[in-house]
Amino acid sequence: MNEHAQAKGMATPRAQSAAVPQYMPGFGNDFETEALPDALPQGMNSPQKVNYGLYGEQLSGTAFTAPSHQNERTWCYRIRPSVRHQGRFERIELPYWKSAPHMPQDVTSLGQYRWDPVPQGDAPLTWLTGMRTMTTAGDVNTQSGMASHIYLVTESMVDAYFYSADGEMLVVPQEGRLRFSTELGIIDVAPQEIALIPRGLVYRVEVLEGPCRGFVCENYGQKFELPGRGPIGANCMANRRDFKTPVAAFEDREVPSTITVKWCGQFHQSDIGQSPLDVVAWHGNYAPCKYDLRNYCPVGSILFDHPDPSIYTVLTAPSGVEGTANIDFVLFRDRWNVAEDTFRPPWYHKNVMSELMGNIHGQYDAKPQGFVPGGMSLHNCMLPHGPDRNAFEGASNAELGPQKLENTMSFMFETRFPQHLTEFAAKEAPLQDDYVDCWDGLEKKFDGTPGKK
Ligand SMILES: O=C(O)Cc1cc(O)ccc1O
Ligand SMILES: [Fe+2]
Repeated sequence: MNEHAQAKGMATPRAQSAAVPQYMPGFGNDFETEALPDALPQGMNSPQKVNYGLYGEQLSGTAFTAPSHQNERTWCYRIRPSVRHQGRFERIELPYWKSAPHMPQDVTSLGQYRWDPVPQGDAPLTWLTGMRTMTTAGDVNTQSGMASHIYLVTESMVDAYFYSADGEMLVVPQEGRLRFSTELGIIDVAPQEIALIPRGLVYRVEVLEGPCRGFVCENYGQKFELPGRGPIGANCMANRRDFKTPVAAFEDREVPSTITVKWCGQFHQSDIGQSPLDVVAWHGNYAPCKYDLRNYCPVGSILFDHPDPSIYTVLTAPSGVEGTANIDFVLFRDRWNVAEDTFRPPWYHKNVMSELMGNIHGQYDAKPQGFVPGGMSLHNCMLPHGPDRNAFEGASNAELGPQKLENTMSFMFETRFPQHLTEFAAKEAPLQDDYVDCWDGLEKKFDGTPGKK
């Protein structure tokens, strides 16, 4: 066994004790990193022979001809080429991991839904067996849309590896700590952080501190990118430097192992004789990263009114229609509320986009009760929603001084496509049957006479 990690420029290779992964700052940079000195070819991608007897291989995350500001690819220098990290595939079933289009006949998705946290059961579950799809949207075959999942993970993947051809995975931990050992390096994540694992990248997921629960947005479409800030300018919201990409780390380990591939919603597995995480050096801009959501700098209303929640967009995955995302990842974190003479919580509304929310920690202002950490809600395309009765009464009558919203972190996966519940979401997960009752009691106040009531 031989595991190494080294940032370029370090004097000596350091053993990857894996205690503290190292990262490089930036989002979508052209990174370069090598775990052994001079492993990375300079000035060219495909020398006749690569140092250390490594194989050169390109991982393309966009079409070869994508415009240069979107073009993403990474050159890997590895012990074996990827074609040696798979053999004959056999179909396997992971029945709880669904892909769009998936519309079970006896499940309706027209409604407002909210779930308590999916409990950790007694069964040992890995990243693969513990993935529970809640909703699907769009179509994996046309590389548009998404799926939302809850993961419940108690066990590390041992000599087992995975990659998805279907999409990028945005991982939002809510409980426990996970390690993603990937072809391009190692990422550790904890609650209030996120990880982005690109389509096609091979990895293994280990439990650092369990049990683990969290949310995943599987993005079938174009990759997540930072939103344009428009008149906000060059700073605030999510800043590029706060994203962290791991330095190269490789394993030279020959043990019977498996590799599982998700491809057009199906799962196939193959036996292999070694770890596929054997990239000794790489350069490029198609790479995994992590981000600490506490670095997100919210910009908001400083005089009156409640702006659209798009001001809190951390990442956006374009759909091809300008301004209409395949997915927006939106963060509601602690912040100051200062708007004058304003109903401060989210307004009542219907939205062409469908809104899947999850609570990472604390209390959400529009739903002081019932939307708890680990819980989720879905307000589908054109389904009305807004503050519950208590939130409405409280906010309509509150003394409006500057107020700090504290102890709060929720997020939204907002997609242009309607989201369809899985059977798991409709029948097994702890769906709150009485959710719609939260708006009961929002009585008519109108009596035909002017004046604020
Ligand atoms: O529905 C929600 O709670 C999410 C949301 C928040 C907000 O501030 C404005 C609109 C919106 O959909
Ligand atoms: Fe909403």
